[in-house]
Amino acid sequence: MITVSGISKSFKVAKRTSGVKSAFKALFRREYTEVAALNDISFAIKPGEIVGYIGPNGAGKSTTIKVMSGILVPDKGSCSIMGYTPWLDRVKYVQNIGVVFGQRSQLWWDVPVIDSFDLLRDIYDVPEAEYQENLKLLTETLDLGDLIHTPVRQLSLGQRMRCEIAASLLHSPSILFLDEPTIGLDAVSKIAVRQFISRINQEKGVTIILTTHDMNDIEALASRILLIGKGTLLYDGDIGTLRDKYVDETADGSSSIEDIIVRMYKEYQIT
Ligand SMILES: Nc1ncnc2c1ncn2[C@@H]1O[C@H](COP(=O)(O)OP(=O)(O)OP(=O)(O)O)[C@@H](O)[C@H]1O
Repeated sequence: MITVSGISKSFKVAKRTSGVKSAFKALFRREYTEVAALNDISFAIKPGEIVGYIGPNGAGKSTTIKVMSGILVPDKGSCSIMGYTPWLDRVKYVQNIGVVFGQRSQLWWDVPVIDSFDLLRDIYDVPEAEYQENLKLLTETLDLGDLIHTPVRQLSLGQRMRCEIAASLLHSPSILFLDEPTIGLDAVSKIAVRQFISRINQEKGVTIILTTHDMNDIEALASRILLIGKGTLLYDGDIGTLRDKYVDETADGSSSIEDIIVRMYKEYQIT
């Protein structure tokens, strides 16, 4: 369903130096450095999988999600998702995916949530019956109630995140990219979001790629982990194998997933 082969991506960043003289010089001649965000990344994901995409800050997780969702064009490599190249066949491709960036909103800030939902229905050209059915189901399962009639700016973070997730699923996508969907949520909201993710995966067979720094998300949802560090894919496998490899014998074999990940980051020297 998803094949990513040898993807690399660098960003050109303007060098910033301090001092008036340097700032003046930069007006005429800018100097740039290259940041290698992704270096030869390859993996494949089967339909119905939930894959946890983890790694420390700046590792390249969001950049990968942006490439896979067609927002960024890589410098090298190929990506085939449901037969589409995301950045080439964008209009048709986005009908098949939902994307949630925990740090950004796809909802219109000043109007009631339902207005953004209606706009998304029009953008994705969702048939009215399908839209109403999805809206009802999402409102019930994400407990949206009156929230959909409230302007987004009046919602708490947890309430907004539930609305964001609903917004990403109104057009019945087969693949859902979730970039830190539980960031900043309280324990109750986190559990609600996790339960919902698990439910749409089991009941609707939605394939899910989840980036998170919360290892409890990973433990609750993902049977497979992709670990990225400094733009390079370092591990692709299940949590059980990681546990066996990184379990701390001195801690009576009961290391938490957080301890295991910290040990793994240390071994790969990516912290
Ligand atoms: N638009 C951009 N311009 C310049 N550099 C960028 C840009 N986007 C990302 N980068 C750089 O690419 C690298 C990977 O960033 P990315 O956002 O993919 O990391 P991440 O794993 O999602 O990190 P985090 O967990 O902190 O969100 C970082 O060094 C970052 O500074």
